[in-house]
Amino acid sequence: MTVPVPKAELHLHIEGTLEPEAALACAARNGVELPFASADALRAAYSFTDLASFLDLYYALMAVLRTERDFTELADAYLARAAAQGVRHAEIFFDPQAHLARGVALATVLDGLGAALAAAPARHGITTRLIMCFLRDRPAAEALEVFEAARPWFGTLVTGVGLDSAEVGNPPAPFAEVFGRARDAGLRRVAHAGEEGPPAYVREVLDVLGAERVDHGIRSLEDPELVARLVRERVPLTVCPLSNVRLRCVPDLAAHPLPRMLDAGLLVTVNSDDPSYFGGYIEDNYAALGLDDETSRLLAANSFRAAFLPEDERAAHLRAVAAHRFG
Ligand SMILES: Nc1ncnc2[nH]cnc12
Ligand SMILES: [Zn+2]
Repeated sequence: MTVPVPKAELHLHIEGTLEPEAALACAARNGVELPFASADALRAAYSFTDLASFLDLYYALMAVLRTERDFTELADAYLARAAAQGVRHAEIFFDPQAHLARGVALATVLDGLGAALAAAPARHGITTRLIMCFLRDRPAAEALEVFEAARPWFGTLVTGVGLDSAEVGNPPAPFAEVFGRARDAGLRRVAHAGEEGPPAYVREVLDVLGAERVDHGIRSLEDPELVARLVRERVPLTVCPLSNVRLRCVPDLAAHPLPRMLDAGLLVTVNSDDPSYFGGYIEDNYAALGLDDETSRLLAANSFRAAFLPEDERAAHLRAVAAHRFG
């Protein structure tokens, strides 16, 4: 059996790791009715035409997550799968507004996730960060409210903010205030842009939100000046190939822009986004691209270069990547 290269996962929505079997078990335990009789029936619904069609199911299925235990088990199951695929460090997104809107308290979500993350180094050999994402299709005032409510967890559990959900027609600029407060609070900043939306949104997350990484960013290639800037400024892009195909942002894997992004000199990483919905975890994304070993090594090294890690830990991970033997 080949040993997967050590790597960091930097673009992973914890709610997108909810496997059909786990969703049904959680629903039964919590007395939540789902319109799916079996895991296979649920899996059959995982056929998407675009980001919006995925988000509809993604938000609907969250209804099963109600207790601290649900969030702990969700995160622990992800960490176990990630460890088996070589992940040594994971920067995990969550969507607080999607839970608050269903009447699940922030403390339930954060204490639940926090328990799994605290146990992760000893249990799975994975260090973690937790990044709180704002929903760009909800009012910016709501993002400010949830930001303030989460302050007790800043620095200890929540160490970054992000921006996600339906991109087209929802430009980043209205979230300047909350990203400014995040910077002032010492939090790291990332944002989805250029997944379905135009290159202008990628510029906007850099210039207006002060984003330190761009999630997806694949449409940047349409704008050579933007590409030159991303290369010059070494802005990491967290690319998710299986997601891009499943959401029809690209027609198929053969047409995926990742090789062109690498050729352009971009600091690209490979990630799984919502692995339960898109047909694979991180190593499955590496494998789907049919990469040669040295390209896999480069992408793994990039994942640690782009991670929010202290320099000594980064250097240790990079040494492990350099020493890795592909079987
Ligand atoms: N791929 C994606 N794009 C935007 N928002 C998301 N939320 C979960 N997955 C997402
Ligand atoms: Zn995403």
